[in-house]
Amino acid sequence: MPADHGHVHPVNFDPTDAGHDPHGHDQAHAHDHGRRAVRLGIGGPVGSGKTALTAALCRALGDELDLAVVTNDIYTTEDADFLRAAGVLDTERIEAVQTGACPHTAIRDDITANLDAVELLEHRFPGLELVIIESGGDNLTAVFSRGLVDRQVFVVDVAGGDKVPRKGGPGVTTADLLVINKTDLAPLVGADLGVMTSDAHRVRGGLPVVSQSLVDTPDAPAVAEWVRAQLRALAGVG
Ligand SMILES: Nc1nc2c(ncn2[C@@H]2O[C@H](COP(=O)(O)OP(=O)(O)OP(=O)(O)O)[C@@H](O)[C@H]2O)c(=O)[nH]1
Repeated sequence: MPADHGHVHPVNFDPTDAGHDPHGHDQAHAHDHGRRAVRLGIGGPVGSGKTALTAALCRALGDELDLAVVTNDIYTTEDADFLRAAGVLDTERIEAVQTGACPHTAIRDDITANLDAVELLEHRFPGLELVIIESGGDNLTAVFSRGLVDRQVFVVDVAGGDKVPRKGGPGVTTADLLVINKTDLAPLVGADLGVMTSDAHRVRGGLPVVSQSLVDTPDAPAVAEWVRAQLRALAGVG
């Protein structure tokens, strides 16, 4: 990963402030070279299925899109290693960021390492169309900076209990897509999927919700279709 990408990072900048862009990664800059890849964040609590969903999207979209992945883990490259071992993408299309602290620090507070990883992938694959940035597992308050991603998915899982959507938090309420994962486990943990779904719709004010099981549908077809629609929308098509 390049240590220096040609400019100085001011101290104490606020990456969530869209008007303040110390990285020069705003839309205008990003399109200086004509186009850049769409950046899709996948966040959510520990173990909810973020890596499994990332793998599923690679399988579903890898043949139709020029695709790469950035993973975030605190002290390891575990998620990147898993994706490489699963063979869902060529290994050079997967980059790992080690956050060294709670994952939200690297996806929301100081996004430099993630931007560097995305830039590296864009440089390596000039035709890149989509970069999936998977956060490490965090809590319900962890969301991506809008300076890092164009769209974000928040993954919660049924095993966390059917009260999770009702508890809200910015991931559940504001993510562009909420995924309620592991629906196959509902009978085993006594979770009421109807309650989860209706609570989710209630707190999200019309934003979309997908319920899925990656055991039953390993290629996450509903999420893949949503991603295709986002790419069309961001490209101004359809
Ligand atoms: N039964 C069931 N298990 C699932 C499903 N999706 C993922 N899992 C399993 O749940 C476990 C955790 O999945 P991961 O994809 O590693 O979760 P994660 O959110 O990336 O985890 P962290 O990165 O540690 O936060 C793994 O054993 C997956 O195989 C699902 O839909 N149903």
